[in-house]
This record gives sequence, structure tokens and C-alpha cells, in this order.
Amino acid sequence: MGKICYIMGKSSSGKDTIYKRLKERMPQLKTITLYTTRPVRAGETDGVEYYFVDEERLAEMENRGCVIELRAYNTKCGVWKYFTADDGQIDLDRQDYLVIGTLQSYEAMCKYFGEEIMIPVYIEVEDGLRLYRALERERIQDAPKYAEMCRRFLADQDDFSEENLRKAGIKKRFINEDIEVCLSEIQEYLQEKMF
Ligand SMILES: Nc1ncnc2c1ncn2[C@@H]1O[C@H](COP(=O)(O)OP(=O)(O)OP(=O)(O)O)[C@@H](O)[C@H]1O
Repeated sequence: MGKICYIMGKSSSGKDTIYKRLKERMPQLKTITLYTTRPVRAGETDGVEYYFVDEERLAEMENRGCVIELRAYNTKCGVWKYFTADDGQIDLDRQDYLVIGTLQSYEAMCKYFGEEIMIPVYIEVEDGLRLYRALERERIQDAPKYAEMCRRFLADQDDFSEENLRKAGIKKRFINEDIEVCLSEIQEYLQEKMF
């Protein structure tokens, strides 16, 4: 039976960086394309970054029971939903997968597929350093959104509280101080868990 390696962590913990680097290091892990109801942006292609669908299509998929997990965000442009669907992309008889998500989506995946096939990879960075990296990343944007950066920093304190981590059964933590050390630790751990 295949496994789903699930990358999680607070904002600016380095999830995205680690996800991209792990994909290169472990090309045998397949990735999953999420769905979204947000409008397609310039340069994006349907089926590459996301599958872009409307509310009607989402409702139809929900009725068929193939929405595994869904997150809704109240943005300035309305409510945007992101979701994972059981649409044939995930074939655990043949493949292992690499997925990035939230603690809530991890729990929903555990419920849907069973905890035994999930391998949680929780990335941690000391708060001061994490905030510093968040600020550095924001400062080089064309239009830095510092308030949003702070909102996410604070929201993650609650979302990834020690109590929530305990409830989700997250025990192991990977410290992302030195990216190369962190990547090697994760790769070794995943190889051990998968084979
Ligand atoms: N080990 C590291 N050392 C130095 N900088 C790092 C390290 N890991 C990640 N970074 C940098 O920290 C910033 C945040 O990383 P990244 O965008 O991967 O985090 P994230 O967890 O995906 O954040 P978010 O959830 O907010 O999108 C980026 O600018 C990235 O280049």
C-alpha cells in the first residue's frame, strides 16, 4: 500500500521550499493537483497549478462524495475555496505521494484514507527566526502586505497550537534551521517509513 507524505508547518516555516526540494530529491513521489474556485491568474494553466472550477462543479463533486478536504478563505474578492478531490489522481495501490497542506487538511486526509497510510512531516522554526524570514520574504515583494503577514503569523499560533498538534497525533518535528540538514533528515525518515 502506498503512503502519503504530508508536509505541514506554520507560515514561513519553509514548507514550500522543502516541498519543492523534496520533489527533486525523491522524484518517485507523485504530487497531487488541488482544485480551487478562485479565478485563474495570468500565466496559470488549468490542471497545472490547480484545477480551476466554479461553485456549481464543486457542489456536484461534493454531492458525489469525492471532496476529501476543503478550505475556504474569505478574501477581498469573495470566498475562495481550495480542495482535494478523490478524482482518480490518487492510486495508493501503485504510488506514494508528496502533499503539502494544513493541519486540518492532514486530519481530513487521515479520516478519508486512514492514519496508517499518512506520514506527517511537521516543519518547525523558532518563532523569532520564522518572523525574520517572513519579513525578509515580504520586503522584496512589489507590494509588501505586512498586515497580512502578521495576521498569518498570529493565526498559525492557534492553528498549530500544541494541543492541536497533539490531537492530530503529530510527534516528530523537523527543525528547518539549515535547509540541507533538514532535507536530509526528512528524506532519511521518509525512506525508512516507506520501505
Ligand atoms: N533553512 C532556511 N534558511 C534560510 N531561509 C529559508 C530556509 N528555509 C526557507 N527559507 C526562506 O524562508 C522563507 C519562507 O519559506 P517558504 O516560503 O518555503 O515557507 P512556507 O512555510 O511555505 O510559507 P507560507 O506558508 O507562508 O507560504 C522563504 O523566503 C525561504 O526562501
